[in-house]
Amino acid sequence: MTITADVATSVRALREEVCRLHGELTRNQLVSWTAGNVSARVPGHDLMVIKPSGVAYDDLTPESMVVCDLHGEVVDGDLSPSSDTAAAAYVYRHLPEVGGIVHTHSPYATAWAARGEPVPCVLTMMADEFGGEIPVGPFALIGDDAIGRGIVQTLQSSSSCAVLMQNHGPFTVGKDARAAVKAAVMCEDVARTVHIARQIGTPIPIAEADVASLFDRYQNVYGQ
Ligand SMILES: O=C(CO)[C@@H](O)[C@@H](O)COP(=O)(O)O
Repeated sequence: MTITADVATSVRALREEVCRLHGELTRNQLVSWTAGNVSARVPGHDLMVIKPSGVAYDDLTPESMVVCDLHGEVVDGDLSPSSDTAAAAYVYRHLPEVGGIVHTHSPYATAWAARGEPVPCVLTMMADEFGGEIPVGPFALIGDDAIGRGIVQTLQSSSSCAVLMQNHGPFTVGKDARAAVKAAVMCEDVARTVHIARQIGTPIPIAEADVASLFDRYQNVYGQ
């Protein structure tokens, strides 16, 4: 497959957006060294734009982003794509509503993943963004679609846009890459707050009906 003229404009814009969004991972201190990655689906095409593997964040450029098909094959780009390319491709193939995926090793969310414990829904901001607890997905090795299968299997039975892959870290999804980055930022924020609360006492769960009401307001009314 090659990049045709009709998709070239979208790809160029997504290369710039995905590159810029990687800066949000470092600015929000969600990653160390070269860990983490952002990808975006190319709307209307079985393509995605993803970070090149192991490239320092300071060295990322729009041109260094890699375009792959939704089976992880490189379509355009000079560098090897992310270790999570097969995982992302699996998610994009099976969750058509997902337009962006982010993976980080943010410390508090990753600490919950290390314990294999979901972050309980004890904050209104969790109900707003995740519609309940942040679930844990199964342990999976890196490089093939095992992580992707774990993400899809977990999110298909949850309202959450974040999943803590056991012993690994958070993966977040969104309608576009920016929404997935927002989810990653909020995932780390609530993981930290709930951790702190648990050091002092027992956080109080929010009733399911109230979680649903908060989620509906935030997803459909909040903002401009
Ligand atoms: O945790 C993993 C893979 O899931 C790391 O290798 C990942 O954060 C970064 O890998 P890439 O640089 O995207 O290949």
